[in-house]
Amino acid sequence: MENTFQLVKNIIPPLTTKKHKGQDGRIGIVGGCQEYTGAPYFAAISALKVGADLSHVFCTREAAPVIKSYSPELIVHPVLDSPNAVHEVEKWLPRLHALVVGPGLGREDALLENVKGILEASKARAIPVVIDADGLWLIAQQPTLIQGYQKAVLTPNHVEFIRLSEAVLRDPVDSSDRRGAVLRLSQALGNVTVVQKGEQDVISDGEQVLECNLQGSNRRCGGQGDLLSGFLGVLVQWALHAGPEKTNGFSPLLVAAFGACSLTRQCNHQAFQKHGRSTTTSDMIAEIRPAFNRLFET
Ligand SMILES: NC(=O)C1=CN([C@@H]2O[C@H](COP(=O)(O)OP(=O)(O)OC[C@H]3O[C@@H](n4cnc5c(N)ncnc54)[C@H](O)[C@@H]3O)[C@@H](O)[C@H]2O)[C@@H](O)CC1
Ligand SMILES: Nc1ncnc2c1ncn2[C@@H]1O[C@H](COP(=O)(O)OP(=O)(O)OP(=O)(O)O)[C@@H](O)[C@H]1O
Ligand SMILES: [Mg+2]
Repeated sequence: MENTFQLVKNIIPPLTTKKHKGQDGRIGIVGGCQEYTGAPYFAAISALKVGADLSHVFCTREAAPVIKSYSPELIVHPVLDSPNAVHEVEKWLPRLHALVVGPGLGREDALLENVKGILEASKARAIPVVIDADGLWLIAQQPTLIQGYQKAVLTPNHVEFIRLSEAVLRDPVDSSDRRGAVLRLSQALGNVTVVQKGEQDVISDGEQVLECNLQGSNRRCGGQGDLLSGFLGVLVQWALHAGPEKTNGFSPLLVAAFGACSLTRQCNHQAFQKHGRSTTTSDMIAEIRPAFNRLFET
């Protein structure tokens, strides 16, 4: 794992006096509906706290004032349930480096139809996409949406991985061979990068398999995966910008995924040391800076 940490360090952009706002990351989160406002907030704030300059949330009209009220730092667009949602998001795409699709999206057909259009518009512009949570529900219904798109990273949890694998491979998952199962899913999707979260995080681009088993904790409060997806949106852009010479032949997306998993687990570890069983995702957000320093800036 040590060598992989060095590769993550290699992709982190230096803070210099020569940059203008936006150069270290402009990230969009697609999600947030009546039921779920926490998930897109967690993803968007973690993108900012890891080092992105601007974080946008594209959510439903009802969810927007709630998400805005959590933080003045987020730019919130109440467009996802509007009749011209795809156009409303598409006009922002030229200004975004990466999209995170799915945290708190919900599973309403009309919203999923809009997200389908947003994914197609993102692919047409070669914008990297991280797909999580209900975004993975959509992919399980229509895997062709992402098939062969090599700038996509999927971040399924235990339940989402089984659903996705069974939909794509039409076979029960062999849970005794997690590495093989992740490799096979990635290959079947045309080398889309897959991050299976769990006791160890298993990451594959269909060629190589990486494992992240950095110590976290046994506390499994909701929202930890949302932090991971927000981190990943930023790291994907940093890794692609740094280029393959900085990642020593590894796929940039694999290195980005390893970095995001490590940081999530380290935040969880540090928060648990302080808060034990009471640890919540907000406690993990407070640990982003010290965890990042500890892993990547020593
Ligand atoms: N504060 C928030 O707003 C949060 C919202 N979240 C959002 O909630 C939405 C749903 O995601 P979830 O990961 O909660 O998915 P689900 O609502 O499908 O599952 C929630 C949990 O219920 C259990 N479960 C699921 N299916 C089950 C079954 N058939 N039998 C028994 N138990 C079952 C599992 O423990 C699973 O982790 C997503 O949009 C997600 O982003 C989560 O990210 C957590 C935090
Ligand atoms: N058993 C475990 N031991 C250690 N870490 C774990 C374990 N399960 C999950 N994690 C870590 O927790 C983080 C989130 O994974 P999890 O499976 O909880 O995502 P999720 O269900 O999508 O979360 P969310 O509630 O945000 O939707 C990942 O970094 C993962 O490595
Ligand atoms: Mg999740």
